[in-house]
Formats: sequence, structure tokens, C-alpha cells
Amino acid sequence: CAKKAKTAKDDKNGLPLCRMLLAELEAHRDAWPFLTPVNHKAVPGYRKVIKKPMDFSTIKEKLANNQYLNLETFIIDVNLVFDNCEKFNEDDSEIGRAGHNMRRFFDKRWTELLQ
Ligand SMILES: CO[C@H](O)CCc1ccc(O)cc1
Repeated sequence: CAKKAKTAKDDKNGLPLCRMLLAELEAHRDAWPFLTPVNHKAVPGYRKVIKKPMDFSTIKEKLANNQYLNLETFIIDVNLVFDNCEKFNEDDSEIGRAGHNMRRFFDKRWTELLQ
């Protein structure tokens, strides 16, 4: 039979944990740049520079469509949101700072919840 999940990242609670974490990200005051896909028609260069766009509404849709295997694959997409933000925005900008704040918040929350 299939191997029993060893850590919280793989066990059956993974996906409710993802939904809870996403709800916290969406409720954060600095979430506004990340709530919906960047309008690449309105932002010059975005489509060329950012090869894999990602945002919280797309992650929500993927969760609803059961497109994440476990917490690990969910965390990869959340980190993609913040990595894209760092690539496209100066650290010393409103959106750049929002990205750093959100990444710090996310890293703290999922590591806390996994303990
Ligand atoms: C998550 O936001 C994206 O990094 C796009 C940021 C951006 C959008 C419009 C601008 O004029 C400048 C930056």
C-alpha cells in the first residue's frame, strides 16, 4: 500500500492548511499588489520579464481545482508570487516593500503552523 505520509507537508491536512494560509495572505494589508493577475497589457515589459506570472486569485483557483499535490507544491506557487515581485520591483518601492513584507509574513506563518 502507499507509504504513510511522514511530515505535515505530505499528510492529509496539507490542503486545508493551504486554504487557511491563503486566506491569511489575502487578508494582509500589504496583499493588494498580489490579489489578482498583473494586467500585462497595462504594465510595459511585464510579460517579457516575468516568465511565470502568479497571484493569490490564481492560487485560489488552483486549490479549488485540486491542482496542488501537497503543501510543498502550494508553497512553490506562493514563493513564485514574491520572486516575481522582487524581479520586477525595486526593493525601495511601495510594491517591492509589500512583497518583502508578505514573504516574511508567509515564511513565519507556515513554519509556525508546521511545528
Ligand atoms: C505585483 O505587481 C507587479 O510586480 C507589477 C508592479 C507594477 C505595476 C505597475 C507599475 O507602474 C509598476 C509596477
